[in-house]
Amino acid sequence: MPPILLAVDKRYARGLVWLRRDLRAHDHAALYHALRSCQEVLCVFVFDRAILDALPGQDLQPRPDGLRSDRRVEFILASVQALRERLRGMGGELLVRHAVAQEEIPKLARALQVQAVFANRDDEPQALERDAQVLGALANAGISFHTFKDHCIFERDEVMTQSRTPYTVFTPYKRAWLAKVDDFYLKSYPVHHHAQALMRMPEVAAGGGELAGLATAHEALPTLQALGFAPTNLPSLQIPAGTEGAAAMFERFFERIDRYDKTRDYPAVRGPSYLGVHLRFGTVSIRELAAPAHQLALQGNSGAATWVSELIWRDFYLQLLSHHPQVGQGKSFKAVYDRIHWHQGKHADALFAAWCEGRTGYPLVDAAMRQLLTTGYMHNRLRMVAASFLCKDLGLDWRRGEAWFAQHLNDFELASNNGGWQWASSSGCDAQPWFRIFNPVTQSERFDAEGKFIRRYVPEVAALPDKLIHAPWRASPLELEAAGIRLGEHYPQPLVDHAQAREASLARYGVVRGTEAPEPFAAKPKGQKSPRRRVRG
Ligand SMILES: Cc1cc2nc3c(=O)[nH]c(=O)nc-3n(C[C@H](O)[C@H](O)[C@H](O)COP(=O)(O)OP(=O)(O)OC[C@H]3O[C@@H](n4cnc5c(N)ncnc54)[C@H](O)[C@@H]3O)c2cc1C
Repeated sequence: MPPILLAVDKRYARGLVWLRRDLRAHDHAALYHALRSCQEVLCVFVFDRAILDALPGQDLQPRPDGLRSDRRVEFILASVQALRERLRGMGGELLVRHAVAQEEIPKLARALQVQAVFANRDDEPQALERDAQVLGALANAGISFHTFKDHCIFERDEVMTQSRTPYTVFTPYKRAWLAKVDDFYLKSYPVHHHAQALMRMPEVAAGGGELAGLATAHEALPTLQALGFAPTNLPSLQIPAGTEGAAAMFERFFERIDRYDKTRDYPAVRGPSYLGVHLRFGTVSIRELAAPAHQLALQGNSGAATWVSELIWRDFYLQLLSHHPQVGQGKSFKAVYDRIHWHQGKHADALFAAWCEGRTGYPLVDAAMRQLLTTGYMHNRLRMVAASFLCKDLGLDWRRGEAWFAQHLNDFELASNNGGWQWASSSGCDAQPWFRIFNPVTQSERFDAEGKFIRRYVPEVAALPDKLIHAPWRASPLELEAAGIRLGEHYPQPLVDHAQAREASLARYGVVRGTEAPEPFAAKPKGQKSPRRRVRG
């Protein structure tokens, strides 16, 4: 439970709210608590050089102007702009800085003469390290640092097994989550009731020395170019930024939520919410999504129940990362999987490049990878298929794929991305069994039967009939000619033969497990329970 600060106890004259991945002015834990405990509250957002300068950009080739493209930076900038307007409308101010956050926040806190800094918690290992340094620097200056749970329903130790250990299996975690959740955890923080404590830029900022520059620095937002980034195609994608964008998207999704369980696996259908990027940057509050969905689920709406389940997966992976931070630093959850010998060298690099660019010769995989490159989004079903293809068909280290997704996904979230990759590569907790290998053709026939999604992203094969579009190499020369395709010229030959790749993968994983590959495929390996046939997403 977050610490509750008494309304009457305005124990600080002035406080600073440091916004990070929570770009909204409503239902915001840190802002709410700051407003209740300070007579005056200022807000700040830092475009953190420690993060931005390390971003590789999303361009396949370096740009001649030296800038990088990254849809997320553009999304954040637009959301920060909207947030600043919103806070000003409420009588407040949002200072915006471009600096190294762990240096800037203590400096700013001193310059603004605040007694406390408030922020929402971020349990990613690098964020924890940064916050520990900020805490130390603030403490040296006699300034308090308060952090709050905000971006999940349950964090850290809040949902534990009866023996007070963290859950590592989803289903019992979900059961415990659902048993614990109630109105208290789902209700919004009523920021607006206390908004009178928001303040504009104080006089003090006009001073010299450490205060110099602050008076003007709050006037203009940095441009995308000043941050080192070039404009992307974000405005042409249907991902409106800011809290208004999030609210509009949620409203549209809520109209179709009762079909979510039936539509969410089909990439050509508008099934999912596409809200991941808003959850990532906090332009929507998890409570404002979970509360109405949970309410519907309690009334027996199976679409809403399935969607709530997905939000629980998010909490599951967040708590997992907080208990096992090594998974976010390149380690398999099950250590034995770190002994797998993945392909390496030039050929492996060429396979990886083909996967990244959507040139594997498997149309569904290629459509998925091109969707990621052109929009920054990839459908959940396709994330599973593409990830499985990388490690189990191409025999490449899942960490390479994890890094590629981290670079390109608008909704990149360390906990969920790592969880998803470790699930697909079988190295994670409660993962896909090592001997279960997605067949990319069967997946395609099942989830994009008419090839609608494939045709959207792989126009080279669009003229093939539905039954052949999933595996163009099965078409006869005449059928290929009729579709205007020469394999190897207009569209690649498949990089690998799935049946052979599957055998190789079983052997690769079998070595790790000290056991022979199970034969036949579905048979139970010696001493192991029958695999559960669980399709998740
Ligand atoms: C290899 C792989 C990598 C992934 N990387 C990420 C990532 O970086 N960031 C991310 O948010 N999700 C990730 N996911 C989970 C999931 O694919 C996305 O959350 C989902 O596709 C986002 O689309 P949406 O917002 O339309 O989701 P919806 O289907 O509308 O779901 C709503 C929200 O629930 C959460 N959610 C849904 N499925 C999952 C899941 N399996 N695990 C955790 N949370 C989930 C997300 O916050 C999502 O926005 C990954 C999955 C895999 C298999």
